[in-house]
Amino acid sequence: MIHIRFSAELGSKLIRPRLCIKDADHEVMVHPRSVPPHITVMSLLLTVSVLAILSLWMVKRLWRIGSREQALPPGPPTLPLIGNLHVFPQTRAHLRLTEWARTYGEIYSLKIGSGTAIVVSSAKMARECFELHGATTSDRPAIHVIELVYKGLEMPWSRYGTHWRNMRRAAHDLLNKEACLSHLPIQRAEASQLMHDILQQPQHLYAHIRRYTASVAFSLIFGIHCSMYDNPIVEEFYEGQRTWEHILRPGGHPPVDIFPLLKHVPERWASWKGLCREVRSRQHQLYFPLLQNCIDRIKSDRRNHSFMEYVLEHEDHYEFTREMTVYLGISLIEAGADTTAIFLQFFLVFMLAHPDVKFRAQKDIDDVIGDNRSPNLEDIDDLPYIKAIINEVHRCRPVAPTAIPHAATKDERIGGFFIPKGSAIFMNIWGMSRDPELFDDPNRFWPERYLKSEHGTKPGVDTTGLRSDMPMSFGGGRRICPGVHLAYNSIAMNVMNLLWAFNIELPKDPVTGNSIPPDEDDTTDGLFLTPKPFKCDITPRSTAKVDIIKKQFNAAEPTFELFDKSS
Ligand code: HEM
Repeated sequence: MIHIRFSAELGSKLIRPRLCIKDADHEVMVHPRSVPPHITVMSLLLTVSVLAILSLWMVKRLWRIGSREQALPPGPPTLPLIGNLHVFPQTRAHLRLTEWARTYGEIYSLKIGSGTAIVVSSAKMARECFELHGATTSDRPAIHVIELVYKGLEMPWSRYGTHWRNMRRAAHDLLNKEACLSHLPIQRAEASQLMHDILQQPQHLYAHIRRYTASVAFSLIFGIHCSMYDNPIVEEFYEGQRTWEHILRPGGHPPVDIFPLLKHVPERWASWKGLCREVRSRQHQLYFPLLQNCIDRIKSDRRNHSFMEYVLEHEDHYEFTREMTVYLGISLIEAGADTTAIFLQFFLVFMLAHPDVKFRAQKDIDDVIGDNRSPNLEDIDDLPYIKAIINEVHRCRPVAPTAIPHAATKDERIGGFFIPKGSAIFMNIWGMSRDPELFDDPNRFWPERYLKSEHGTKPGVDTTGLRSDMPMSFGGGRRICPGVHLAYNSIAMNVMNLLWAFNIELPKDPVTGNSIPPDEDDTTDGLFLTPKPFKCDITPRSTAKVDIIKKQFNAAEPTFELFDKSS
């Protein structure tokens, strides 16, 4: 190959151009004097022009990074290079994303460096985006810290592909509507323990709820009953979750996905790397021994029919390695335990803040159930107001206000706009639940909105859901929460129990004697919106009910005995 190079020699008065002609073996310098003057000037001009054009092209290209491509949905003004990064909310992102939805519409875009994020904020657009175009909008964005912790194995964050499909198939086998009927004995036994725990130690209400949801999940999945709220498994699980949420929250780690060079910063200057390693090793220390218990039970023919035992015996069917099996367990526990607890805690906060709603619900429950028995799951169908309360708590405090981000696997057209391959797509559940087109006075906690006979709802709104049979707080499309039936049964059972069994009252200030109202907005920040521990004066409604709770708890003992005990 022959290379031609122009260079310049600084003389005392002139810049003299030089021309070098070079092949693999030789370089020949054409002396300036041997080149006619008009050629040397032309060459210089050519060089300068080429360099100028190149520089302009580069600057223009760089300048365009961060700017919104023409056919994208609209969005806030961008800055060169960073796009909307400078205005992307670091805390309570769902609030700002919802404000922008009121300005830019039900589908809008944000530029994060050269990447694109799409925000969908109406149920109608969510149906189009996640259901109609589900084949191309069901991926998850590649997020470096998640990759460090899960290595692509955890189901809620796994990319759309064979691994996810196999995980989803297995989760469906555990969590479909019919399968959930066989989980009811465990849920009932645990719910009776929850009432009993509250009777014994009402001051630990918040922790008892966490124990309940963790124990249902650990019993079903790993066959282990968590009998105390402060047992090591429950404590380790929630502690691990908090550390993980701390890393995941905006600002919890540097923007390594936008500036990939940051991935190479040594760990001594990047504490987030150490934290990711810590989360991963804590997960292994917690879950691998639990899986080993399942293996031991199978070997010694002491199965307690936990889901992990079943999966261990069907690993070939699901195409799982041992590591994938344990990560299915981790996925279901992490996605299932905390979320249900958060819902029940929010339910109590709303009952404290809205005594009129609570009294009306308790009157209904007294009419349907009375004092001689505790509620059954089937009673929920005779209690429309309590169903309405459940829908309203889901609407007002969706546990994951922006769901888990989806991602596009192909260029798409959605809502008339261009959605490029690789875009992250946020389902703004918070914004959808406050859509003024669908909900009158959207910020008001008002369960009556779901009782059509009393207040009527706006046309077409007979439920809050993207699908007609579930609230939108469970997400949508192919990644819709597979735990919805299990969660629904836990929620219905415990909401009825708590209203039936207990007076749920505001605590009193010991000095002034005044009631202390809860702050409905006092929550943690991040992927999940969790109420911070709150005070509640919770006492049994009658001695007849106390007797029933005690009897029921004793009757649950044989169910607990099926499981290994962790206390
Ligand atoms: C109140 C309770 C719950 C709420 C509000 C909730 C909400 C959600 C949401 C919003 C998503 C993301 C959906 C999407 O990407 O579109 C999700 C995913 C998921 N949930 Fe739930 N969830 C709850 C309970 C449960 C339970 C009890 C389990 C299982 C034991 C569970 C297992 C999962 C799993 C495995 C995923 C990932 C699905 C996938 O990526 O394909 N969830 N959940």
